[in-house]
Amino acid sequence: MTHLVNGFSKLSKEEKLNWIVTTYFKGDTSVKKSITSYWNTDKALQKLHDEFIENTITNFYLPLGVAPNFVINDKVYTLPMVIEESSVVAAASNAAKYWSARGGFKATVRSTEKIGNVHFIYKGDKKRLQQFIATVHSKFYSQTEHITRNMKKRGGGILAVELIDKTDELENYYQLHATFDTKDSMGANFINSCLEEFAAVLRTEAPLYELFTKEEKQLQVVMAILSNYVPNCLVRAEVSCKVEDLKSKEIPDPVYFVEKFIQAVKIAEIEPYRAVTHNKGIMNGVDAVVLATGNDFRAIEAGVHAFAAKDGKYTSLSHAEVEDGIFRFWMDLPLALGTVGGLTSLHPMVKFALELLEKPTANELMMIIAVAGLAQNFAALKSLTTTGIQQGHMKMHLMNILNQLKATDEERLRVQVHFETNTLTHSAVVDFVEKIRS
Ligand SMILES: CC(C)(COP(=O)([O-])OP(=O)([O-])OC[C@H]1O[C@@H](n2cnc3c(N)ncnc32)[C@H](O)[C@@H]1OP(=O)([O-])[O-])[C@@H](O)C(=O)NCCC(=O)NCCSC(=O)C[C@@](C)(O)CC(=O)[O-]
Ligand SMILES: NC(=O)C1=CN([C@@H]2O[C@H](COP(=O)(O)OP(=O)(O)OC[C@H]3O[C@@H](n4cnc5c(N)ncnc54)[C@H](O)[C@@H]3O)[C@@H](O)[C@H]2O)C=CC1
Repeated sequence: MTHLVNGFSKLSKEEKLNWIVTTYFKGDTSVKKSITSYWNTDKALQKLHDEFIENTITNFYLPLGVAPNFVINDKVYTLPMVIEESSVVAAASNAAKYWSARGGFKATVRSTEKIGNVHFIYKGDKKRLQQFIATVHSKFYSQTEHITRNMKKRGGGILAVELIDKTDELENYYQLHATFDTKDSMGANFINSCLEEFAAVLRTEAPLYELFTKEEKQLQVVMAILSNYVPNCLVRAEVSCKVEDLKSKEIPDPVYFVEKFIQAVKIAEIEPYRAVTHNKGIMNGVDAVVLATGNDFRAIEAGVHAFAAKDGKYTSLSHAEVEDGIFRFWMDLPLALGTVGGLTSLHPMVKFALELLEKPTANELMMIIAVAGLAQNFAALKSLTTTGIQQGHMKMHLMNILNQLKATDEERLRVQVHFETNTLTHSAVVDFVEKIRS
């Protein structure tokens, strides 16, 4: 209980840090030194980062890597990737290079509809509720005019607002189900602002609606919020080539490779334990580019996994087939992304990432990110069904192990030579380093 604190948010950054160090680290000055060593020397830049969130005490670095050779719809991209896990960038680069020699990736945006709901409770006659909504329907548009004016000029705005009866599942529960086109923004704030106006229309108009009984006039808005489930904001990424063209140094027998690869995908289609890991591999690529471009990875993760379970059972996001000697590997992903708004014009590294991608529209970014996911999945499945995942992954992870062991340059060299011909595991590296040190 001694760690409870009142008014913490009002303290200065320095005071907050002092409180943390005194309360949790017995005043250890090295902790403060370590925390402040991550402050940027450019004060204005540091202030910008401090103000992204609340109660900021320092910065938390993640590496930004790049994966070149992504041919997407015949255009070559170098993808920015922010991730903490070794081998992800290498795997993306590997798959990109491999497919660049086989026609590259194709991607298409299938739909761009975003969704939001006003959730409300109404105790009364359903027909009268329908009549009420029909009567006030135009106000959903007129009262949001000040919010939607500019979005409409860009070709977006509110697409539809409809009443949904959910009383089968929850007593007296209804929704306004609204759909939006938010163009190049993710649209969360735009949608929420519109929804709160819709809620205000319900609150103001219901008590005035003459056909409602006294109880019906007490229609109660519970909440108004966008949905991160966007099954109609969908992008497809795919690769295909003749089976024999898959031949490479790791794939000496393409027919055998394809058979195993498709089996691996089919297992993920029917077995949720495998599907979750399979999709995690896809999200390695998706999240890394989502983070680098300043998008909301929680929203993406929640929406993608809901989509993977949309038919009542969690399943693989990707699919593979051979037809008439052509291997095809593809995936549909729901991605609500922005290339404007949020952090996109504020965070210097996000600006860099978007410029590296040559300032994509939100639709282009949907295609790029879906391809990053498919490439990652291809690389992982290629390893899993050929060498096994540990060979490549541990090769990349070796640096982390050597850093943990504070290995010298000479030790690093000896380790690298040794593990060119020996199986690489964490304990094998520790044993080998201990051996050369003793
Ligand atoms: C790791 C590799 C790429 C090695 O693959 P390799 O064949 O040993 O690579 P290479 O040394 O022959 O190089 C070929 C190309 O790979 C890339 N590459 C190669 N090394 C690097 C590097 N250091 N830095 C950057 N790029 C690299 C790069 O594109 C390079 O071309 P180059 O640049 O020389 O023209 C391969 O084994 C691989 O793709 N493995 C899969 C790794 C993976 O999927 N990691 C994700 C983490 S594991 C996980 O979380 C997901 C999982 C597996 O559980 C999902 C699932 O179960 O489905
Ligand atoms: N459940 C969720 O996912 C929630 C997410 N958020 C956060 O909201 C933020 C994203 O909201 P946004 O409304 O996208 O950002 P935002 O609030 O920065 O607004 C973007 C604005 O940019 C303007 N704009 C300029 N050019 C445009 C173009 N070409 N296309 C579209 N709009 C253009 C529009 O006025 C638009 O409303 C993210 O930071 C997200 O984390 C906030 C609430 C809930």
